[in-house]
Amino acid sequence: MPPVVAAPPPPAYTNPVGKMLHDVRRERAAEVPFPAGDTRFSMARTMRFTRDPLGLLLDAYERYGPVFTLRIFHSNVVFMLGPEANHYMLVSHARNFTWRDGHMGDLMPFLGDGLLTIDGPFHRASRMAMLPMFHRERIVAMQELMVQEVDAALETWQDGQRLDLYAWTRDLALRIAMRALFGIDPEHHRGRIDAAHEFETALGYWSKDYVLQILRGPGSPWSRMLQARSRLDEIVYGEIARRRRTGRRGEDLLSLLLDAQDGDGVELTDRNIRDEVMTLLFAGHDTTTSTIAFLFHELARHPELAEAPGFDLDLAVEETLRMYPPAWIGPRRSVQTFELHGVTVPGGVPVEYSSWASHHLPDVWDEPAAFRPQRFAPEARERLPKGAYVPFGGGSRTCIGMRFGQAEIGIIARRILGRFRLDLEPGYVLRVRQSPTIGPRDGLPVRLRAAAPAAGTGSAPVLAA
Ligand code: HEM
Repeated sequence: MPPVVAAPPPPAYTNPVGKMLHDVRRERAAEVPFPAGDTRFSMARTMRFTRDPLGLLLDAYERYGPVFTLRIFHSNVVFMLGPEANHYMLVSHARNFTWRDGHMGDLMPFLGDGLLTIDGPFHRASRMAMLPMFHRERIVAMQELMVQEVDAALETWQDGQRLDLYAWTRDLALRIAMRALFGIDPEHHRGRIDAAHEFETALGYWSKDYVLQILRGPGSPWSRMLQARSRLDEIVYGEIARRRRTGRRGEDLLSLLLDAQDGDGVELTDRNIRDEVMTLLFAGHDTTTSTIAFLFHELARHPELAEAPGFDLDLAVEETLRMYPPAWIGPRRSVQTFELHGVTVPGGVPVEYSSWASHHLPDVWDEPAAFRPQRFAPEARERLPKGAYVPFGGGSRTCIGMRFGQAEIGIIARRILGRFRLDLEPGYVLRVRQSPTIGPRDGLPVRLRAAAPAAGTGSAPVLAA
């Protein structure tokens, strides 16, 4: 039985005003100066960080190099870009950075104390308890269910039809996550609670401007987030109670968590389990949904690619994750003062890496704005510097759902390309929203075109048994 540390960490600040004051106090306490950058308060810069973070980070990289400071709203944030910085934060010096204390902790009001917002022994024990669910053979076994769900969702598709691919995939990915990971059938709740819609509402809070996020009271984004959270809690706590009552278990993560005990027989509380379930449902559907939308956006802009006999969907997915890595920023707080690239960074301050910006550095990537799947052909891939490509993070906290996500994306894309091509609605211009993950701000309106299967899309399973 995997060890479980029963006591989660103490709560951190979630009230925005308290948190701001706390941030300011910590910033003043920094023992060494912040790295060079734009450190004066600027609402224009803060707004740009919400609307065009990629442009903002790339401009700063050009002016200051790979380690620099930007004041975002009230707080100085150190950004570290490029292969060495990614390797430093994710692998070689990962212990010098905490997640809960950085901006990842902002998600706590919704996610609670799940894998994304915890550190140290509690994180290690929780991750260990969940890892068996993500072993290769479990993912292989889940592929059948994924194919069933995708085929059922594709049944209504017809030549000439218009649809929002983003909304369609979001529904599908949430169904797959709920069934495959938790054995919850969303149909059971449909009519009363639309889980995909509730997630969209709850997560919408983090894509609002900073000033709107501070508002409280009826009708505010905060109160809408809380309402959506309580409807989702109804589903998750309901299922936990049902499983405890009936003793029913299955091959799913919920069963694994319900039965987990430490050496003294201590079990996880309902609250612990709810937080992990919510974290995985969030991380497990939002990221794959955006990847599918961005992939088909690029394929629609480059229609010749999917028609070429040597078309390789896996390379196209890798290139999509380079250009649009959904979890685009890795927010942390430094523990001790450190030095990288000859620049000193104080301990106790927000430090972030960004895969999105690192994947667009002109000195690392040839024509970074061009969609070129061949960059990931084996011989070209070998030439990439260590730490250059990090869509799933790295080190001991690499995305736990990586194989699950890759299998799901592969199956959805193959099933679609086996029968259709998707054309963008005329006049559609992609605008990217950035929080909490990147995705198409206005969805992805497409028109379906019946077509012969694209190369390499014949067989559904992505991982061989
Ligand atoms: C295209 C699909 C996905 C991408 C690009 C992606 C990306 C990432 C990245 C970059 C991180 C690390 C964040 C950081 O370093 O700050 C991460 C962590 C995580 N991801 Fe994913 N993810 C994907 C799919 C999934 C799926 C399907 C699940 C669950 C079923 C999942 C669950 C998680 C969890 C729980 C963590 C935190 C792991 C830990 O700290 O131990 N992800 N993901």
